Amino acid sequence: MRIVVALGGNALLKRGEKPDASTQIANVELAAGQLARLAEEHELVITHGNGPQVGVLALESANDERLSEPYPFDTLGAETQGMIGYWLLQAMQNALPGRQVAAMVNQTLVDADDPAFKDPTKFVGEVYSQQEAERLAAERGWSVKADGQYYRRVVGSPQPQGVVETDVIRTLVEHGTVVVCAGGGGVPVIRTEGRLQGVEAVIDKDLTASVLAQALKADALFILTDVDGVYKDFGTENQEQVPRATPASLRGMGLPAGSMGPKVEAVCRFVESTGNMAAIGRLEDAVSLVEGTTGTIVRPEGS
Ligand SMILES: Nc1ncnc2c1ncn2[C@@H]1O[C@H](COP(=O)(O)OP(=O)(O)O)[C@@H](O)[C@H]1O
Ligand SMILES: NC(=O)OP(=O)(O)O
Repeated sequence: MRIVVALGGNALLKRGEKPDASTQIANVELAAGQLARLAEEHELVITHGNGPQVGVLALESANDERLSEPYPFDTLGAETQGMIGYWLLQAMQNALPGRQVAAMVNQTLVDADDPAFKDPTKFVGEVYSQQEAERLAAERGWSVKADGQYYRRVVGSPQPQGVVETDVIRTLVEHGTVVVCAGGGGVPVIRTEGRLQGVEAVIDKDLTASVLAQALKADALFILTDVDGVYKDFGTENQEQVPRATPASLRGMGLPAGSMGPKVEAVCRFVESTGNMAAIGRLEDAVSLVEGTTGTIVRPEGS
């Protein structure tokens, strides 16, 4: 099978952990152990999140008095692809001796008129109290929004339309290379009169993974996170894991933007467009998702 996986931010940095490189490298090594088991049997493309990491780099850049302006988010996104891509590259090479592994910086096309530029929703960086967030917003011109009981910086998150380097990724996968790509949803770019140009945004990595999986004609899209699937009545004493779903049944659940919402939308788009299966589940269950014995398995109506 050809499988595209989207590795959740929680796999790189668990809630409450400091974003030290050593912590993230240790987490990436654990993730690589699971992903290597998938890669032993299947063609594998790995995408990953960058929300916490791009926030750290944005803060560093904003605090650097030598700069006349902070680095823009397309450049910061590319920095996170290099950093996390390096960690994953090394961990996968160590876990799969003899197998070719590549990590790529790459770009995702978005529409310059996407309304998301005017209504930022993508959480980046750490959490703040409301007072601290409002101070930072006033001082630095940030947009901030409530994330649960805390506040976080938000940036625009336009819809991914296509990964610019899809043909390169396909060639590598067809030759048996495990490819780490489209990190942080890909560096957001627009094409104007044939020329690519970066834009200030952070794309949702689950939605980009879906676009890429469709373009690569993947047999499956796996969204790997820290919960063992989608839950009905999540967070209540009646919560119940959904083992099997169709795009229509998932869409009917009205899941929250910013966490489970984009994951569900990503799998629905993939299943509707390809007729193939998708799954949302825990990283630790990656191998059993193939058999459909764990996670929420999503298939077209009637299959
Ligand atoms: N209905 C739901 N079922 C399962 N998880 C949910 C649901 N609604 C919200 N969540 C939350 O979504 C989280 C996963 O989303 P997110 O934190 O964005 O993942 P990641 O960083 O791994 O991409 C879970 O840890 C859980 O707290
Ligand atoms: N870019 C992105 O979706 O990152 P997270 O998954 O870390 O939020």
